[in-house]
Amino acid sequence: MDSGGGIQIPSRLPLLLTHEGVLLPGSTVRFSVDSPRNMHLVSQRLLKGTSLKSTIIGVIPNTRDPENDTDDLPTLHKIGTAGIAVQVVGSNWPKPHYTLLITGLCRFSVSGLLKERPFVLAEVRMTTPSSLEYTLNCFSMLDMSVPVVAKFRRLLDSLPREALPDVLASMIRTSNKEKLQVLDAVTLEERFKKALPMLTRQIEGLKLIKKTRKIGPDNEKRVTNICISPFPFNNVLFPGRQFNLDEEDEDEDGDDTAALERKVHGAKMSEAALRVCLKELKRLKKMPQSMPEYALTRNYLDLMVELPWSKSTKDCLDIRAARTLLDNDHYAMDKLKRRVLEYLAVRQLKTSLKGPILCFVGPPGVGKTSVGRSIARTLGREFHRIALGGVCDQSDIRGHRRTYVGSMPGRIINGLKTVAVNNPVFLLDEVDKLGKSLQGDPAAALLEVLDPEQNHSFTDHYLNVAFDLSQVLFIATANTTATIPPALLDRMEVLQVPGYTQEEKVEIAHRHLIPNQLEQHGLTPQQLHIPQDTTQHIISSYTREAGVRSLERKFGAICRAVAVKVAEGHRVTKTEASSPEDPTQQEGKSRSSNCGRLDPVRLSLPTCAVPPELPIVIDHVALKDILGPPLFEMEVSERLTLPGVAVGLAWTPLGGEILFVEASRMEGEGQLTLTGQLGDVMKESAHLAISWLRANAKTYQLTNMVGGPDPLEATDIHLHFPAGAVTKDGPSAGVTIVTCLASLFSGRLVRSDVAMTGEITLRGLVLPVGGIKDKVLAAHRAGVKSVILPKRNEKDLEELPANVRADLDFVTAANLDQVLNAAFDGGFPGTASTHTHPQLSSKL
Ligand SMILES: Nc1ncnc2c1ncn2[C@@H]1O[C@H](COP(=O)(O)OP(=O)(O)OP(=O)(O)O)[C@@H](O)[C@H]1O
Repeated sequence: MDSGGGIQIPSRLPLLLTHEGVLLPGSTVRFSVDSPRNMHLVSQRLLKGTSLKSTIIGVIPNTRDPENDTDDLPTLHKIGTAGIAVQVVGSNWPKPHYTLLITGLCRFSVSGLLKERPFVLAEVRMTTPSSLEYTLNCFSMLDMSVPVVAKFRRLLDSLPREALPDVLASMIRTSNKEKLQVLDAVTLEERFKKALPMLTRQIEGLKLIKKTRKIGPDNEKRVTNICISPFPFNNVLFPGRQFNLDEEDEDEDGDDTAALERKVHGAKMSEAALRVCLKELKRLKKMPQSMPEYALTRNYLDLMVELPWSKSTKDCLDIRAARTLLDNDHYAMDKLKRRVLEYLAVRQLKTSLKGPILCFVGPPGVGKTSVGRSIARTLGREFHRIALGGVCDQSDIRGHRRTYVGSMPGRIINGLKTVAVNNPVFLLDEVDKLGKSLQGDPAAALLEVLDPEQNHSFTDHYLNVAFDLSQVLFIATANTTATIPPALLDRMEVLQVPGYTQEEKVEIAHRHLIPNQLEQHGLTPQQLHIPQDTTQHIISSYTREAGVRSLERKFGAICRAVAVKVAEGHRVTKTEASSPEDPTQQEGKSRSSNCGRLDPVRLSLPTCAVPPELPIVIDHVALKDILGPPLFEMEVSERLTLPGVAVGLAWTPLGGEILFVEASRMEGEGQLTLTGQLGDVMKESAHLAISWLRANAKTYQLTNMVGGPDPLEATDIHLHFPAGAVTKDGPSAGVTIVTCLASLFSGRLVRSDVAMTGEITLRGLVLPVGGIKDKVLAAHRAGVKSVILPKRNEKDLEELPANVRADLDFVTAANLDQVLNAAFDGGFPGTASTHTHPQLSSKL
């Protein structure tokens, strides 16, 4: 078949059904092929054929629903363009597909379908172009007063006339719909009628741009070049949707690089970043959209324009207001709040503060994160939390290089993108849980972030240009400093946040936790009342924690149970209103006073027959019904009923704990067995304790199995530290092990209300240990009455809340004599001073 212009196409053509672009004669378009029919066409026709004829295919535009073309063939567009596949590229990523480069030859109309599978084969007829005289008439329509148009006209003069409308339509920026109209215009006159308004619109748009926007000489040159250049036609940048300069969304096949370029210039980024962006933009313009790298570059540029290079919030710091806000948000924590206020005050006086990074260290649930949030509120800044727990890849902090597949920026840059300002408060949560792996050390990457000397030029691998982090206020939280790398710790000011006492917890519960939970569950204080003694019971019998998180959860459980009752009550009230004569309800009314309390029977009923009397008061019985039987009991006195048991105090990242030490002896050859997952230091403490007792056995009248003075003769000893699955280490159990063994060898019971901590030496001295506050709070929680501590830890007692100090007796011991004397009722025989109550006992 001859087109009249010398082009011949076969009368039967395999059809490529496209949904993403319109091929016009004279233009070259890249199509991505992934639907089954099109894939078959490529593999069975284009890749197998050997003649030129086999590379000619028909391209039918705008096929609906490309994904579903395994179903019935959709109604095809009647007019298509025959084209030569000049390039076929196959790829398996992200899914198997081909990319075809097709140059349009001429129009055809489909006269009949020959087969539908595996690909569509159709009988086609070329459409004949009409007389050329209109073409010349149309040319006169061009506005030659515009120099660009004049140049353009000269260029068009060199093209075959009948090719002009198609060439025009494919080079200027139009929607698929408009291109389809040009394709459908079979007569040349009609085609010109369709294409010319588009050209005029484009020219007007360019003129408008020139008027409304200052454009640099480079830009202008580019715009002019595009206007006068007839090839290549597709995927070439054409500046924006010129008739609506503010419009951000592009049409589906639109080339929106112009809008992107505007955003790049408007992002107020650093000079280096702008240079990189412009370079990338230039590459982007040359890339076909179907190339995978196009999306990568596009994403990169989108991120660059979204980053808050120079967008910040204004600090509105008023120290008095900050104090009120901190006090309102958090009960107790006086030391922490004082330090935070100092920090804020200095910030107020000196705005460009390269201040220390605050690191709140304490057990879970003591309010570290929520203080960080309050600081952001007092400053009027955005808040963003970065959870670092388990992060073991440094690219999590610094991002991946863009050469990696699936590369992303790090959490710092992502956070900045999220908050969209460059001076937020970043809370680096759980810095002590950073890991290390083959992918590098994230803690090392954090060094640069947290160092005020370096962080003004933080370079994320993905961005590859420096971003200024000096305005960001970093706050870190951790459960312990032991696992924070020293270099990182050195850059931070550690503020200890200890656990709460029972009284503090009760206050926190009634001021914050209960009102919060009521609100979250849609309840009011008029509907639910939790008395103070119930709260105390929950704290002592249902939770054993330094913070208040688990306590808050218990209140949540109570609220849920009550919400069911209240909701049922509503339902009943409504029914009651609709049938006031119902006798069962009359009966219910007389019982309604019982329904106010949640007793076990009533809670287990599927519905409450009458609305409960409000407020519903939670007493111990209702508590047991909702939360089950108590989880913890005061076990100290029960476990100290035999010789060879003593209570120690341990510190863990989760707060203080009481720790039992048990010893037993049996006939043997003097072996010591230690169990309970002990670390080396703790094992050494046990050996030290045994050695000291052997050396002083005579003084203290200790005996072995056979009654001799060496405790190990004919005797094996087993020392066990219960909660055997939990690893324990550290020297502070020394005094407890000595006391436990002294009890075993003397056959006397250790006082059941005493707990102790302290490191020992071979000479019987007691050395100071850490975590005194948390340990004493744990002893207080467990109902202990007296605590034995090293003399040199006496100063730490000042940090304790007054009520704890009043409730407990403290014995400060410098040597083991004093420890044993205080641990046994009536003192210990052989010690320097045997008293009923030790002289060092003090009530601070
Ligand atoms: N002193 C307090 N006053 C009022 N509410 C508090 C106080 N301490 C903790 N809370 C509340 O306890 C809950 C847990 O606090 P938060 O999440 O801040 O604990 P955290 O110390 O950050 O714990 P983690 O170490 O597990 O992250 C929050 O709802 C918080 O409001």
